[in-house]
Amino acid sequence: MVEWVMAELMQHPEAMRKVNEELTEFVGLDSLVEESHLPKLHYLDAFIKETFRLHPALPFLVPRCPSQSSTVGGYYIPKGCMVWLNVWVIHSDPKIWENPLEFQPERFLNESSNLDYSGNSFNYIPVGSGRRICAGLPLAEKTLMYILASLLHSFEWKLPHGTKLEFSDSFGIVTKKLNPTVAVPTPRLSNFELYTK
Ligand code: HEM
Repeated sequence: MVEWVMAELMQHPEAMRKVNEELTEFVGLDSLVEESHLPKLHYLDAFIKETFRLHPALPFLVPRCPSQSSTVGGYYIPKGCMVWLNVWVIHSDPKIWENPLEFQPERFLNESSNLDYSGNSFNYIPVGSGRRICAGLPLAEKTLMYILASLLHSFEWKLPHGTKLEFSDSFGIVTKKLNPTVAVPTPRLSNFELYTK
């Protein structure tokens, strides 16, 4: 996920500028990111959520196998069959999302959207929902924010001269980038000693 978020940020320089601004405001350039800063980084949080919308880590979640036959939404689902949920299709459904294929972190800043990782809204389920929701969610959410905030706060990231980003993914249970993202860091903190802590 870190790689997808970094790639999308470099693809959207205005969003990168907003993330940097937020980090400068709430962390400052003469200290390092700490856990207490994370709840203040609303734009970065929205950007990560939008990345999860368009690049869900497990686009079919973990398959379900019902212990009883039932009918859901008019479809008969026999006991013992394997059910795959296509999260990518839900996350890019034009009946749910306005301009679904456009990358717009702002949709997660809108207070009325109220979308989080809890799985309570079936419109947005990047880490699943219900009893089998990702068991590592609290750890994953904080770690992801912390790693990204630290990388983006300490360095400015640019593509190597003359290269272009591309967003193909490889087939598998987990969506990985087909070609790795290569980025060049430049220090952005005021005091070089911070990099040795
Ligand atoms: C960014 C990081 C992560 C993402 C995107 C992610 C995503 C997911 C997803 C989509 C599922 C399937 C949920 C479902 O089918 O409803 C899942 C299940 C699971 N995840 Fe994660 N996960 C992450 C990190 C972690 C971490 C750090 C741990 C453990 C420390 C963890 C432990 C698990 C376990 C045990 C399950 C199976 C839960 C069950 O079937 O009851 N995950 N995860």
